[in-house]
Parts: sequence; structure tokens; C-alpha cells
Amino acid sequence: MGAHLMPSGEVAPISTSRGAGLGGTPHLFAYPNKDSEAEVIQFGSADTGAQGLCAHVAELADKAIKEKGSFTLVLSGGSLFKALTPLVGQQGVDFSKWHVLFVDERNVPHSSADSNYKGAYDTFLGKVPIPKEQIYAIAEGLPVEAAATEYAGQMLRMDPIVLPRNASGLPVLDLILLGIGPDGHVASLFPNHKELAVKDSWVLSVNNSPKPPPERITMSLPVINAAKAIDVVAFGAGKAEVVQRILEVQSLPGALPAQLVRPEEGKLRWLLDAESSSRLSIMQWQDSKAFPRSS
Ligand SMILES: O=C1O[C@H](COP(=O)(O)O)[C@@H](O)[C@H](O)[C@H]1O
Repeated sequence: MGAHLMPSGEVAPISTSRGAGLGGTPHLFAYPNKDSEAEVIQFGSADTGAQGLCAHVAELADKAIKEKGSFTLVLSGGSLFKALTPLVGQQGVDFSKWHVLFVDERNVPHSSADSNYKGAYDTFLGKVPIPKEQIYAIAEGLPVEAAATEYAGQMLRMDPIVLPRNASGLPVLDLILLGIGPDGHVASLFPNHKELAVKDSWVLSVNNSPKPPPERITMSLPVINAAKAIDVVAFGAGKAEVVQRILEVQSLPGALPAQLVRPEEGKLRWLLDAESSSRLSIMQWQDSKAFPRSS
């Protein structure tokens, strides 16, 4: 592993403006065809990663609230929620201005253990003072196609100052937090599934998810890539193989949904810990023109 990885539990000093304030060690990653780049930030452990993630969320929230009076945060499901717990009790965060959406959701009741809303509520949303009407949950009890249309309707009805549109008419969300599955899926966009190619809808229905439950809704790739900022969050040994496949094994570029996350105008960051980055050869990125440098 590269020398830049800090020992477990330690937060590395930041030596450039990149990643400043987050802790962790920032590296610049350029995709091989050089059409975009990402900042990859390595943390010593999942705990310091969670602290860094929450510091970043709070920083972007503050910036958005100063600029437009509100902050739109978009959540994934699964293991991400645990990493958001440091936000609970965080001082100096104006949660009253936050609007929280879900990049994907399972078509199940809110009380179901499979519900991303429930996972987020139990770990974080229910413990911070975000007004209930500013949490945009999936409607319960609808056929999945109708649930997707209804969710797009919720987004369309949002105040355009809170959720502005870009020149293509797409919503510009302030920050999307994406988890990744072991197959490289993000949101509920799965490898080789037709939803990956959809360009004309904001929210799609999925009725054959390879990961249960089968019925889901998901934001489309164009909506994801229109965001101002995207943090891909992958902590733990279980993510090491897929992280390496996405960032370094480029034999089939674009084959994995996570490789198609390339914000048009926004900033892309990968937040990794010692375990999830353990298969990366980051030192080689510094030596290679394709992978320009780290700080
Ligand atoms: O099904 C889903 O899986 C991914 C990854 O979840 P994880 O528990 O392996 O971290 C998640 O990002 C997505 O939102 C979710 O619905």
C-alpha cells in the first residue's frame, strides 16, 4: 500500500487546499481518457472517514445556505447511514435549511427493514432538527412505476430556489452521497441494466433489482451527473475489490455504473478508508501522467 495511507485511527494533515478541512490524505485521480477527474481521499479508518465525510457535508451545507438559503442533500441506502452518525449533535449546523432526498429507494413501506428512509431516519434523520416536510420520502403503497413518477413529481414541485435547474432543465442537487455495491452499482443502477441508458427521466422504476428487494426507484444518471457535488463513500474491507475494479482495472471502461458517475460541472470525490483502498496502487498514480499526482 502507498506510503500516504495513515495508520489506523490517525487523520493525516492536509497539505494542499484539496480536501482541506476533511482530514484524510487527498490524491488526484484522472480517468484514463482524461475527460474528468476525481479527488480520492484516504482516511485511516471508517471512523475518521465518517468524521471527514460529515465535516464535508457540513461545509457544503454552510456554503449552499449562504449562497441560496437552503441545502439539498441526497442519500443512498445501506452502509452509508452509519457514516452519517457524527452529524447528530454537531454544533453550528443549520438543519432547518436542509432538504433531504433519496437517490434510490426500495418500494416498501417506510416501516420495513429494507426501507432506505427507515435506515436514514433511525440512524440520523430522526435525531436532527430537519423539518419533516423537507424530507422527501417515497410514497407508500404504489405500483413501482407510479412511485417513480410520484417521486419525480415531488422534485418538480420543489421551490426552484431550493432546487434550481441547469441549462438542460435538469435539477442541480447540492450534494449526492453515493454508496457502491460489490457489483459496482450506484443508487439502483445495476450493471447491464437498461436504466443506465435512460436520459429523459429524472426518476426511474426498477422491477428486477438483482439485490433484493426487486422493486425500487432510482434517480437517473443524468440527474446524478448534474449535481454540484458527489461524494462516493466506500469504507471497509468489503469494498476493496470493487474500488480497485472501478478505479484501476480499466479493461472495460464504463462497464460498471460507478464508472459512469462523472459530474458535468460538479466535483467528484471518493472517500475511502485504509481497508477499502488497500488494493489500490496510489503511489503509481503519482508517477504516471494518466494519474497526475497527489499532494
Ligand atoms: O441496494 C443498495 O446498495 C448500495 C450499496 O449498499 P451497501 O450497504 O453495500 O453500502 C446503496 O448505495 C444503495 O443506495 C442501496 O439501495
